[in-house]
Amino acid sequence: MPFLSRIKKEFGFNRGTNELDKTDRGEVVPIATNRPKLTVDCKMTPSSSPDKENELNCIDNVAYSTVVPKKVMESSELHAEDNSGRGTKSPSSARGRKGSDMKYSSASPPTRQARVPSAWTISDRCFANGESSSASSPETSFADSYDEQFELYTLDENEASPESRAIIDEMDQIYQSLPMPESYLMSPPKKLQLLPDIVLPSKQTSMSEKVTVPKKNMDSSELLVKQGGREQRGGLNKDGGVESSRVANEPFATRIAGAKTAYDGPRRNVEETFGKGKGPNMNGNRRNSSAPNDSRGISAPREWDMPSEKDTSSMNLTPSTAVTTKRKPLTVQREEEQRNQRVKDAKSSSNERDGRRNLDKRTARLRFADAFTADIMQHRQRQPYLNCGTNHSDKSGSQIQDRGVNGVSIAVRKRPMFDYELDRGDYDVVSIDNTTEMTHDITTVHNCVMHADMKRMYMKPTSYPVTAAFDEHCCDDDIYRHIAEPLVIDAANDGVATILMYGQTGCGKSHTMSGIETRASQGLFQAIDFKFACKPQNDRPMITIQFVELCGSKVCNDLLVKNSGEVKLVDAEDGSVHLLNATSIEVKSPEELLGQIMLAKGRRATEATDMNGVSSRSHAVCQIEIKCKQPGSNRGLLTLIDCAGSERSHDSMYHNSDRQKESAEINASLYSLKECIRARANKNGRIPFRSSSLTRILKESFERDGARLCVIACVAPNATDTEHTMETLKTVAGIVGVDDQIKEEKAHEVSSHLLEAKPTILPPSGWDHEHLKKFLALKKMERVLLTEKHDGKLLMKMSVPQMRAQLFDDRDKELAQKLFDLLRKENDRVTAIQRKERAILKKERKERV
Ligand SMILES: Nc1ncnc2c1ncn2[C@@H]1O[C@H](COP(=O)(O)OP(=O)(O)OP(=O)(O)O)[C@@H](O)[C@H]1O
Repeated sequence: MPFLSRIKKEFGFNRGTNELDKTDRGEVVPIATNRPKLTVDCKMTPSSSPDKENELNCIDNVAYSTVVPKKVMESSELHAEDNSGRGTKSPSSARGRKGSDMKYSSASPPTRQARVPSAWTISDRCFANGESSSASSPETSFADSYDEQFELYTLDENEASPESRAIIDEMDQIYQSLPMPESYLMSPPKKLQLLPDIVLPSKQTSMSEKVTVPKKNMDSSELLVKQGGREQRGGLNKDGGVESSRVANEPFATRIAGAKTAYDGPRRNVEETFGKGKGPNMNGNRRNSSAPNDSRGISAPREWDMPSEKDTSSMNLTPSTAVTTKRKPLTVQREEEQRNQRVKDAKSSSNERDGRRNLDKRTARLRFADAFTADIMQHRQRQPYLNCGTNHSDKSGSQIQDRGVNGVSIAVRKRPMFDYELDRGDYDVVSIDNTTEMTHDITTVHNCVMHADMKRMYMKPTSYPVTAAFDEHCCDDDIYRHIAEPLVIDAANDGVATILMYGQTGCGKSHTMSGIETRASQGLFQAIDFKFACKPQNDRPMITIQFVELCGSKVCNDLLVKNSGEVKLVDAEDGSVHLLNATSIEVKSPEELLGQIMLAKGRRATEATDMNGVSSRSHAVCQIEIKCKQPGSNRGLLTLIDCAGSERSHDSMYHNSDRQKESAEINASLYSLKECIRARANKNGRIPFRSSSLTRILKESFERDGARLCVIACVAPNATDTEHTMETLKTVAGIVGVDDQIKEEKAHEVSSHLLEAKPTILPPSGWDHEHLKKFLALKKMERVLLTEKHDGKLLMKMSVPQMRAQLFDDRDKELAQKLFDLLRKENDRVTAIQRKERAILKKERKERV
């Protein structure tokens, strides 16, 4: 049998023989075994002698040739995938001795220069490259010259003939006798680096489990041992999988274990494995030599082709290769995971019938919305004046402010539900009762909670007392008339008045403040006009405005003038705190005042958050000073503060670190504000106003006698924000020291049969006698003569003359007409609400189905 055919049969060549044939040089037969650690590079001398002799020649030459462990053979191995038709060459030429014969033999171990490629490291390769530069043309990169040296072929060890085994054994012996290259031993970096944990996105690497590169620097063997006790040398076999170059107890592994090869980060590892800038293109294919190269014609790993999904499905990457995937920051990964989980939870809600899935409470609230809303409706049915929309229309403004404690009052404004909230199945869990004749109003939050079994539900209503509460039907006029107007009049009369918006982001602080600003501009000038109506024009006070924003804990920016310098807070001699460098503009008309306010607000720092597209990320402080010209008179001061929205950890969960820091600072300043107002309201000694810039600015408001301060807490009604609403209400109740009056009602079970509960608010025709009596008392219709038989249904059937005759002893026509109208109006209101609720329920049910 001809020699080449014999080799082919013996060593199981499945390719490459063509190249051998083609080259017809008859000099190099590269042979690899499927013990991938051994790559035998044979050199044969052309001979016409019998096959046996040829084979012996081959063995002889192999003995002089090289054993190439997988580590240094990856790239060349990959080249084997490329049937480019290039011939194989002697490994010796890789070291710049192209065409020369072997320089060392088993009898004489190689010198440093004659080191076998099996022991080559990066530096050896570079060394070889350097050497080769003298012999090869400068254009010939190391990569190219090296790649051309080897073609690898696999041989099944079990199929190998005794001769083949002899070759392998001999190669092993040669291999073991070779010295460890100095450069290899010296390879650990002098300086150890801490590495970040690397979690590989499974999509890109198709690894079944995450590979985490420990932060600690490890030597490579340590790292490899960690990965299942086998040495993983980071190479890709022709199938794209990782080839284990040698089991741990094999000679090379022993050497590696001894060598202190530091694992200097995945990139370094890749570079050490394949040569700087060299590496597989992840498809297991030979790198295209025309690929972009660095100065030595070697492309950096980041330039390697990324595997297609199909290719990666069978790929098992080690950390060294996996590093080539671009890693997202951990915060971003976490964000994505949490978001995906929430989306998944929401989506799966319709699929899971038994409800035994662990859900976060917000998701659970939406999922069991029908049952919860039915329960809340029942509650409201028992107390028909909740959210009824009177909003103190029967009271004068000062009546509400007089309820305050030591000049501090707390108002709550509930905003309406937004369409997008209704669309996602959210519902109203805040009930306002502002009809009582008590010194405070009640805001009830219906906390919808799941039992631990995630099947049963319970409701835990909590009631918060506040100076005044306004439901979703209130308008800006109501707020101004009852809350702001008395304070504006106070300021016009040389008092110090402060209105402060507080609450969760996106709950309507800026909206409410805008309404107040518009009306206050008018109101202030009206009050001054009124005060100085009979006085000479020259006596009129000078009205100036300053508008600054407080960002974070220290920064204070002027908003009236663009790009003016930073504003400093300085203590003035009279004890007040002045805004140094802040522009002060005199205004002479309400329009001018409002114009300046609008201008300044336009320059305020806002940012889009999950809760609000234009969330204010600073406290806006507008100070309107009323300076009287008469000597000895106090200055009047109206301060309008729109605080930045407070955020709970959930809201800031998706923020970057800057935003989280900013949120923390906002919350800290709001906390110190609360402490100061609380101290002012309770008159309990020192007011810690120095704890933040916000409280420093408000020093006069805290300390001046007769100063009045009103905190308007804005709350969102939706179930998703229950915790935040409760937190806001608890805080404001604490400010005026009524937090001990917060009433947590006993929790009660919510049964699913409530799903079919009737709409809650009853029209007058459904009222019983008691209900009717309460209504008439509320509307101040005490003169109506009611007997036990009178109920809503009966009254709704009466005409005005009948009412005159039956319900009023003096047959008062006006009152009878008023009662008639009131009942019709209430009927219209309730039917409108019922219609709306029915539409919402219908929509929600439809969506759930
Ligand atoms: N009572 C209300 N009636 C109608 N719309 C309202 C009401 N309150 C708030 N909104 C709307 O809600 C959105 C958010 O309100 P706003 O910007 O006032 O919230 P915010 O509390 O100031 O938020 P942030 O603290 O993030 O600045 C706005 O589009 C606003 O018009």
